[in-house]
Parts: sequence; C-alpha cells; structure tokens
Amino acid sequence: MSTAPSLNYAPAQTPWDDPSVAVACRGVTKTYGDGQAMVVALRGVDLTVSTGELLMLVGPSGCGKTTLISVIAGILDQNEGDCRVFGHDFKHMAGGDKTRYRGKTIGFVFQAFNLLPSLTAAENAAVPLLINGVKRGEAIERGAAMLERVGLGNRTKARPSQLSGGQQQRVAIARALVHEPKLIVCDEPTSALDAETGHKVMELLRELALGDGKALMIVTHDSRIFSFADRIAKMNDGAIEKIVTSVHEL
Ligand SMILES: Nc1ncnc2c1ncn2[C@@H]1O[C@H](COP(=O)(O)OP(=O)(O)OP(=O)(O)O)[C@@H](O)[C@H]1O
Repeated sequence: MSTAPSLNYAPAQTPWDDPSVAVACRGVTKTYGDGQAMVVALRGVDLTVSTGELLMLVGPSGCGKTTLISVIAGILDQNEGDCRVFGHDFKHMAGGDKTRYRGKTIGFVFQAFNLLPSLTAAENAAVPLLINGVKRGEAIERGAAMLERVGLGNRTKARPSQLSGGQQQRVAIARALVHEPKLIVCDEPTSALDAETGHKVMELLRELALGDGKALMIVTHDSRIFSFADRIAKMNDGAIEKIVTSVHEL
C-alpha cells in the first residue's frame, strides 16, 4: 500500500505514488527577490531520484544546486511546479506536519555545517534524535556511537570551536545519519576533508544512507568523489542540462 497522502491535484502520469521513487520534481521554479533585483535560481527542473540511488548534483557556482536541494528538503518553497519526497508535498503540508515529517525523513548536511557552538560533538550529533523525542541519555549515546563511525570517537566531548573544519564536517555528517533518515541530502560533504578522509566518508555515506528504501543526494564540486555516484545530474543556469551514469560523459 502506498504511504503517500491523497493527492487529488496530482497530474496524470506522475510518479508520486511509486514507492521506489524517493524524490520527484516536475517543473520546479524558484526565484529570489523581486522586480529588478529578482534572481531566477531554478527554471523548471524535472528530476527523479530512486530509492537505493546516490545522485550527485554538479555544475558551476550559482547554477542552483543548493536552491534545488533546499526545495527538496523542504527548507525553501518553490514558486511553481511540484516537488515530492516519498510522495509528500512539503509546500502544501501544514507547518507542524511538515516539521515532524521532515525531521524524521530527511538528514541534511549543510555547506556551513550549522553546528550549535555551545553543544559538544556528541550533543550536536544527537540533535535530530532529541527533536524526534528520544530521551537525552540514549540520544547522546547514539550521537557518540555515530561519531565513532565517522572516526571521531575520541572527540565526542569537544565543542565545535575546538574541532578542525574537517572534524566539524564529520560531526555534521554524523548528525545527518544518526536518526536513520530515508533521504539524506548533503551540500559539499567532503569540501573540508583530505582525499583519504573524503573517501572514507563517502564509503560510510553509501553504506548507511542507501538500501532499505533510502536515497542519497549530494551537491559537490569535488571530482574526487564523482565515482561514488550512481548518476550525476549536471545543472546549468537553473536547469538540469544532462544526467549521466559515468563521470566520462560529463
Ligand atoms: N538568499 C538568496 N537571495 C538572493 N539570491 C540568492 C539567494 N540564494 C541564492 N541566490 C542566487 O540564486 C542563484 C542560485 O544559487 P545557489 O546557491 O542555489 O547556487 P549553487 O549552484 O549552489 O552555487 P555554489 O556552487 O556556489 O554553492 C545564484 O544566482 C545565487 O546568487
């Protein structure tokens, strides 16, 4: 049985109710500002991401990658078009439902990490569990266990200011994985990591963020990790220019 809500307004021949579809965007547009200052960040994006898939989004600076994943993760609302995650349409969900569903279903690694400075690494990694109602002791234990998986088991009590950029990035990755979300969306997850650590983090992301009806989307400029993708979507000027399965086709 489909888990998607009743979607009477869905146009025909859309994949909204297909359980193997994690993300479906159709004709998504997004602008910032208005009048002369208006920037068109997305111009009718069509994109489908399947469960079990790692899709990378690449393209020049300013082409709309962060905007697209922010719409998909329900952080921004699109102006036009449909965007659904496992059949759920964030734009038309009530605020509380949206926050709850998003909190359970999506893990987000932000480009700027967005760690809370007053919390330890383990507490930061535990934040999604605390938001989802897990008891504090258990949440922090699970946060610390996830830090161990990303190679930071010896830094669980450090505050973000006591960690290097690469270590903070790994805390952000642990935080995105800790509640075992069905969709993980990462903005430049390896930008602050050396080649070896970046490789390890990608292996871990593939292991923990795929399978079992899960999907992974990664925005990146880091060509060292392109080979981890199942498909690579190349964006240009607010649109998807092409989608390839091998880096050689880019
Ligand atoms: N908050 C904002 N207000 C106004 N314009 C914005 C805002 N955020 C992004 N933009 C503009 O929207 C366009 C798309 O930006 P976006 O950050 O999505 O691109 P990107 O491909 O992720 O870039 P980068 O690779 O540099 O991170 C750019 O022209 C950018 O200047």
